[in-house]
Amino acid sequence: MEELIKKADILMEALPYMKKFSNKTVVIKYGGNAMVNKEVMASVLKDITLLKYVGVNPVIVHGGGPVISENLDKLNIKSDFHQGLRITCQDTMEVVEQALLGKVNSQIVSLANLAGNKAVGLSGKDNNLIQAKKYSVDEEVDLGYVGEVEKINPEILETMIDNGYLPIVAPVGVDEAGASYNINADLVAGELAAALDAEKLILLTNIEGILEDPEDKNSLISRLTISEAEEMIEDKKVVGGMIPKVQSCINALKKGAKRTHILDGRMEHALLLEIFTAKGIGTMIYR
Ligand SMILES: Nc1ncnc2c1ncn2[C@@H]1O[C@H](COP(=O)(O)OP(=O)(O)O)[C@@H](O)[C@H]1O
Ligand SMILES: CC(=O)N[C@@H](CCC(=O)OP(=O)(O)O)C(=O)O
Repeated sequence: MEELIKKADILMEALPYMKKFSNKTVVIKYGGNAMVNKEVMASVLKDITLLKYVGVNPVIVHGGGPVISENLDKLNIKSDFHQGLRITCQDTMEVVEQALLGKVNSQIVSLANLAGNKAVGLSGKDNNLIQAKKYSVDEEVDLGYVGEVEKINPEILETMIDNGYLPIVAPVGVDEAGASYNINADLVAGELAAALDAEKLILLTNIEGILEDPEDKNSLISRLTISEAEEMIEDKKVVGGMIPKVQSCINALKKGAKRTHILDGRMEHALLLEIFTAKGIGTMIYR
């Protein structure tokens, strides 16, 4: 009996958070490096299903960098990165769309539906959800079809949320002429969180959060203000794939999202522990 009461107590601990997040939008970015295998992915999608059933409105944005790289390798197409962004020629862009939409998006949609959702997969092209333009670093670096978000047209997502669907978004944008752009999924998630006035932006990756020293697993930083996070990029303490994540969090916060988190998506129930416990896990960047 005592065991059972303990279980009920655990459920009760979640009540304040269920109240707080009921009917609020939470944008969850699921990174390719956190999609370790089908079992881990299924478990993440079950957690997201629980969120949906207690009244939260999750919106998933997925990455898929490793699948893109694998498919490019098979076709002997070389790809290089500049500050965490994949330099994307026309051939690469075709592979990016096939990998993200044909494989990763459909796999997530299937797992989400198996877990009991009304999941619908879409890219930034659907109803011009993600209007993109060419990403310009400076005059010397040309990243090809790497895009940045010019404008989010959130109506399609709002309609889906209002009707109980779970949107699963692939980070491909479209410009006025109909050309496709490869946009880093972290940056898309930040822009969507801003456009949807999200209560939280959660980035699921393959590391516990932001580390003071990336070599030292015990150096997790639990909380960072915007300016502290900016300093970490300037000081080159945050490098590579972590740069777009931190930039995405800062951007979302500046444009109105309430809180942003970077968590290890490979850890069992990471999402539930973050949302439904007082201490949370990972790194929170806040205003
Ligand atoms: N200060 C830091 N703290 C933690 N990770 C960092 C830091 N700086 C760079 N990284 C790197 O960023 C990686 C996460 O980015 P990435 O591999 O692109 O993930 P994803 O596929 O989830 O988008 C980590 O695995 C780590 O190697
Ligand atoms: C421009 C750019 O770099 N786009 C990314 C899009 C996928 C992505 O962001 O995937 P992860 O979140 O798994 O890294 C890429 O081509 O890999």
